[in-house]
Amino acid sequence: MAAVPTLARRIARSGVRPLCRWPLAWGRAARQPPGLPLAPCRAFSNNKILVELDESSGVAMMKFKSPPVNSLSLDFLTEFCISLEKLENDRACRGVIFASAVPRIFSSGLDITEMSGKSMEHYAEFWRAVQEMWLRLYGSNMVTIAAVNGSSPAGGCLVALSCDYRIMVENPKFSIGLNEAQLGIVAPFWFKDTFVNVVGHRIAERSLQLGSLYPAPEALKFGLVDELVPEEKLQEKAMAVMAQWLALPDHARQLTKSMMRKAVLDRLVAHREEDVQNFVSFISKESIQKSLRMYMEMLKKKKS
Ligand SMILES: CCCCCCCCC/C=C/C(=O)SCCNC(=O)CCNC(=O)[C@H](O)C(C)(C)COP(=O)(O)OP(=O)(O)OC[C@H]1O[C@@H](n2cnc3c(N)ncnc32)[C@H](O)[C@@H]1OP(=O)(O)O
Repeated sequence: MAAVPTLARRIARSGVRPLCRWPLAWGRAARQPPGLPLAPCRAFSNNKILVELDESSGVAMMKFKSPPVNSLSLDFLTEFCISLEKLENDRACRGVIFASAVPRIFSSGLDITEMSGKSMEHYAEFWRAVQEMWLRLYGSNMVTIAAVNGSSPAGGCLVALSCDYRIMVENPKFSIGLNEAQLGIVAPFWFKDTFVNVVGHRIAERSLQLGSLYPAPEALKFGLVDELVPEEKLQEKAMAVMAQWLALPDHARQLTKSMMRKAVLDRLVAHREEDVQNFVSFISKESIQKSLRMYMEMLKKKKS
């Protein structure tokens, strides 16, 4: 197989704009005593992701801005990993809230066009980036909260499941779940493990086999999300939950998180290359390619 660019090389090439000082855009006014100078807020953005770090609280907001549906393309995944790594290495940052800047969609999951009609090398590179995103997010030392302000199927649901806490907008039109089976594909073992760790084996087994997508109120009932709030309260609620989690000493929380997640993370790390090869041989099968093409056509027809 031809050499593929490593994530490090992609990061070097990506041209993330340098850190710059920005006026604060969210959440501070209520906490800042009048008359005091604002503590610095640092922001950085690349094409598909916007990050603002409020140094006074140690909380960053990461917003997905890849219209029309925030699909997790190779570029998106690369930018996501770069942004998360920057925050992870920044001592001023202790927690991250993930939300979408695209109305009604949190993320539509893996970009299907990256898995269809491409070379084996491309599939391998794409899958390594998906693995990387999950390893970094699920294994993050920071407190991670998903503020799910729209629909979140498949890989979008994985992003939310990989966080420490999920708050979703109470709109029943927004749905969430691992619907891979509906596309004729299979969620890999580490998607499944992450799902089981949130909702338990029985619900995960049934939901994965049926490829179920759940409207927000149903998702709440079995703990796929932790809370529902009206859209206008989402940010405030996410900040309040974050403050609660950050009230604990970092080291105790981090060691506990690592204890709970280590076995699942280690399993992928130990079988990473095998998982890439499984993905490549599965996704390049003509029958699977046909299912994906049909699914994309179905999405287009739904519009007309
Ligand atoms: C052994 C181990 C083996 C391992 C085996 C392999 C494991 C793989 C695991 C896979 C994980 C995944 O995440 S697979 C991805 C699953 N994702 C989904 O099923 C979501 C599909 N999308 C939707 O349901 C909807 O688009 C939704 C997100 C709700 C938004 O609906 P809307 O009406 O607002 O918008 P639409 O008109 O549908 O979409 C707008 C445009 O975006 C496109 N689009 C939508 N979702 C897209 C997507 N995920 N990737 C690319 N493009 C997408 C549509 O085709 C449209 O394109 P134009 O017509 O050109 O404008």
